[in-house]
Amino acid sequence: MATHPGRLTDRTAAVRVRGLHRSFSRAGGVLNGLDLDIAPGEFVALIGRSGSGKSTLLRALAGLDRDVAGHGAVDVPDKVSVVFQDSRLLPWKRVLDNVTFGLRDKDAAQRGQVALAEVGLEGREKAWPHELSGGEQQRAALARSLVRDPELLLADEPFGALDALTRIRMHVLLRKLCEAHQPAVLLVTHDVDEAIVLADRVIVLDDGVVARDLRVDLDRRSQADPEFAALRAQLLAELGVEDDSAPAPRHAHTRYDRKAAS
Ligand SMILES: Nc1ncnc2c1ncn2[C@@H]1O[C@H](COP(=O)(O)OP(=O)(O)OP(=O)(O)O)[C@@H](O)[C@H]1O
Repeated sequence: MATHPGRLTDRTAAVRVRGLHRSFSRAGGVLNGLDLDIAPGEFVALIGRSGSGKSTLLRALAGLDRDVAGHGAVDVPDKVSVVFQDSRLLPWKRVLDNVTFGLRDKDAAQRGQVALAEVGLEGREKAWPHELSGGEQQRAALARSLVRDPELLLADEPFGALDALTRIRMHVLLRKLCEAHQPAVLLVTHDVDEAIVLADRVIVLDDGVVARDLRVDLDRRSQADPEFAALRAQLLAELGVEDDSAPAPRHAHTRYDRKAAS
């Protein structure tokens, strides 16, 4: 695991961040004493204006930012997987070899096959990454994460480059995978609806701290549901955007339902 100075040792939390600071210039901090807890198995979506520090926080949790050392306490589990907007598959390795890359155990190939089947890529083990669609590549990236059985899954706009229909399919898949594997999840997204559809909690980042922390307590994850619309309006207001979508958006007939994912 990456260096995480001032580590806390509370195992009842999957993520525990205290007083995290990060700046890249003298002009001011990107993260300004941020505190955050994520419980084991909890799905948290992180939204915020462009440049508010979402990726900076995610990189700090992923251990990808070595210079964050000494700027607060960050405690994450040992097994952390990261998914980005692009799949980052190695183009010179077949899909299964990408999924199992770096795994040394004897049954890695078998576990990789199971993971690929779980994400709907059964039979594509021998394909090259360029032979997969964008959505399929993200499925393979998810399989690569899941095969490592992460306690924490960090996802930075993982569906940002996908078309609307593929996105919806990926939402259903991700919920299903999370219910089966129960990792804690931190999902960075620009899409308020995606946050409400997927998360147990939505966190709004502003001025380098958690400005809002809202539990998503909806029976139905349907965009047509008035409670969904009210939460969307509240979150958009937090982001400084007026929600004039009172008439339901065109894709409002799409029903996101946790049960549908299982
Ligand atoms: N390595 C770096 N060097 C210098 N500045 C950086 C670096 N990484 C991030 N920043 C700056 O920190 C700020 C926050 O960036 P970050 O990528 O975390 O924002 P974000 O909320 O993820 O933005 P977006 O929604 O646009 O992806 C930005 O002003 C960015 O320019």
